[in-house]
Amino acid sequence: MKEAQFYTLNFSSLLSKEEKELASLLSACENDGFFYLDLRDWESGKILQQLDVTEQIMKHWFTLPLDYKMKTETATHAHGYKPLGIHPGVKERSSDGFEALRIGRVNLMNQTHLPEVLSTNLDEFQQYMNSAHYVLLRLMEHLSIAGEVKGEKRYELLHPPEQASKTSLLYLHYPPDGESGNGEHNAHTDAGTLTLLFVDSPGLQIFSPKTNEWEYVAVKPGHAIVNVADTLRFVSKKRFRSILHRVVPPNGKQVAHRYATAYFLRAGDDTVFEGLNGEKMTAQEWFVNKYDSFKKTLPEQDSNPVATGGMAKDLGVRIY
Ligand SMILES: O=C(O)CCC(=O)C(=O)O
Ligand SMILES: [Fe+2]
Repeated sequence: MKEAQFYTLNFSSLLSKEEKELASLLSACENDGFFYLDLRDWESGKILQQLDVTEQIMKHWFTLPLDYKMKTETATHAHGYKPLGIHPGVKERSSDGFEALRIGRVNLMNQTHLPEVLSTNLDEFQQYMNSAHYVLLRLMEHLSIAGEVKGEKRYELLHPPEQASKTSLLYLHYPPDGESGNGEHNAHTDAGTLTLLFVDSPGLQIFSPKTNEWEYVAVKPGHAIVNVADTLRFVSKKRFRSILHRVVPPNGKQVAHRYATAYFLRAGDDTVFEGLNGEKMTAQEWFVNKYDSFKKTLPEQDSNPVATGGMAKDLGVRIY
């Protein structure tokens, strides 16, 4: 299977508004909906160190007994524990191959409904969340500049700090085959505006609009994978592309533990935009519809465009 080819943007160059970098950011969001972000020389890679600290804590947390993890309070679809195998996977009769801890931004910042692992490591998780949030907000700001979007329409204003949102940090663990894992994550688009994703090993695939094939995303140390999500696509009147992606282990077998960490920037709950067919909806409504759709069977997800943000239909691809 082919390896996907993308822009690699440098966050420090973007911060100094280098024209070439801004132009690449715009092209990446318009044509691919996906790019690598090199973070190694921004503040000497501090965000990468913060990420590493929280990932080490989470790797241990995932080893705790299932009945302990199941006691984690679920406040919303953006905050709580998701056990392995409760949703469909990639093939018709398989189920998903990951467990995950979701951490809502409002919950971590206001310290509400926090599991012990967060309340005892509050500074570590808040520091990482703040860095991830800063990176994505600056990208939104630069996208407004590069796309000449001005005034109240500027993309960064979709996330007013005083308004609640479903912005969320997610730690994922894909156990190996022998531990009832299968490494799978269904084909989907993300619900919010932008996602900052770090993966430690291969498995992530995107559906390429250029080759019309699933392609593996290579793992690049020190680089995040950034992808455009549905809300930004809708708000931009489909100028930007939200990318269809899934996880399938290379050679069909999940040989080792796989970990991924995603930060989903999502618009304020009351943000109104025109959805798939031009109908008015709020960011919160789209988010709830989206998570409800992940529970459905794959044929249902395939025929109902919510799970894939309408992209599967646009691309003419069947998702199972
Ligand atoms: O595990 C991965 O590489 C991707 C996870 C993902 O796409 C998601 O959680 O939305
Ligand atoms: Fe995703």
